[in-house]
Amino acid sequence: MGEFELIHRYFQGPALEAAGDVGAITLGIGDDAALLQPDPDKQCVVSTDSLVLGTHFPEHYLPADLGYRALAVAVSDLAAMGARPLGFTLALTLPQVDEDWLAGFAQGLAQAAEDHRICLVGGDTTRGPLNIGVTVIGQVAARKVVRRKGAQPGDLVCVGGPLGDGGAGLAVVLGETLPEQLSDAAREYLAKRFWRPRAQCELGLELAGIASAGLDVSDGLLADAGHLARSSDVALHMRYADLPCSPALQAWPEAQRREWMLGAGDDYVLLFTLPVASRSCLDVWLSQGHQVKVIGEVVAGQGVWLDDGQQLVNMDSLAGYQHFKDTTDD
Ligand SMILES: Nc1ncnc2c1ncn2[C@@H]1O[C@H](COP(=O)(O)OP(=O)(O)OP(=O)(O)O)[C@@H](O)[C@H]1O
Ligand SMILES: Cc1ncc(C[n+]2csc(CCOP(=O)(O)O)c2C)c(N)n1
Ligand SMILES: [Mg+2]
Repeated sequence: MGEFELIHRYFQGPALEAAGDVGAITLGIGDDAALLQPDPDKQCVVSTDSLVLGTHFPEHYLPADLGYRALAVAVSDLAAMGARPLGFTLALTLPQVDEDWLAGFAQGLAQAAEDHRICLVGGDTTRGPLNIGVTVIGQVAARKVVRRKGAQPGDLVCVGGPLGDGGAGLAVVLGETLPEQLSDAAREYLAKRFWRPRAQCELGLELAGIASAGLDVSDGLLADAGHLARSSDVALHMRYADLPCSPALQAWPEAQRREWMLGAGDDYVLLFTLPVASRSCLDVWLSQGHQVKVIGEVVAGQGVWLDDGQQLVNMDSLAGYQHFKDTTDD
């Protein structure tokens, strides 16, 4: 099968091309580039993510899960900006044509496209070591965009869901030794949190125009809090006892839970700051089913600080996930 037949067979069709609001897609797959038309009062939001075997996902996987994860983690950056997803492109590099792999991958990708209401508008298919690149395009009103910059002293620091599931999920999908008391249901929940994370788009739309700053937790709570603190030129004080964790995570010892909640990443929940005047929004969002929780406050100063119940500790040296961290410059 050649490149064009492959594209036609697996990536063209309503499951991927009409998975979201097609109104904004003026021209999709088939020309030299796609055309997207945002609403008159909106700006385009663009973000790219790559997935590499061994770096972002383990060797043993189902192609459908990989397709789902590739799109969901990319869409998470649109959610973080308070944007509504419109379209995405897929840059796919494959070592060979494996029809079962492609059918599974396209099916998982289409499921993620449907769940996040986003249409495939184009891409690129090449031969080489497996690599998946997804570029997502969304729209947001300029005055409502949620940026890393904007947090003010006095604002509340909040998260949109449980922390640490990304780290525990990775342990599950890597086949590591698991605690005996971890139930089958909890193991399945964590594997699903890893392979099929749901980007918090609905919450992101609620935060638009209300949150003073925000981002998604991909590198780890402390690392991402550090990005927000630096961009906003403020300090974040967070209380360890207030960090939300899922019932599944409770099966691990406290030290392991703490490590994953603070630093593992792969959680894809939103971390945001909220002016105190908007505190009542939290009740509305909770009533809508969003698992929002206040975990600290923004204060004047710099850095990320954690109140462990006894003292306030500076956590800036805990870097979180960073590519090339262990390499030297030469
Ligand atoms: N090769 C690159 N060229 C230009 N800009 C880049 C490049 N790599 C990253 N960036 C930009 O650097 C900023 C930070 O990127 P980073 O990947 O850390 O953020 P992120 O996308 O939120 O994280 P994640 O990839 O974990 O979702 C973004 O604005 C991103 O577009
Ligand atoms: C096999 C395997 N080992 C480790 C990890 C953890 N991990 C890899 S990249 C990353 C940060 C986000 O990536 P990026 O910044 O590139 O978007 C994290 C938390 C994983 N997912 N799979
Ligand atoms: Mg991000």
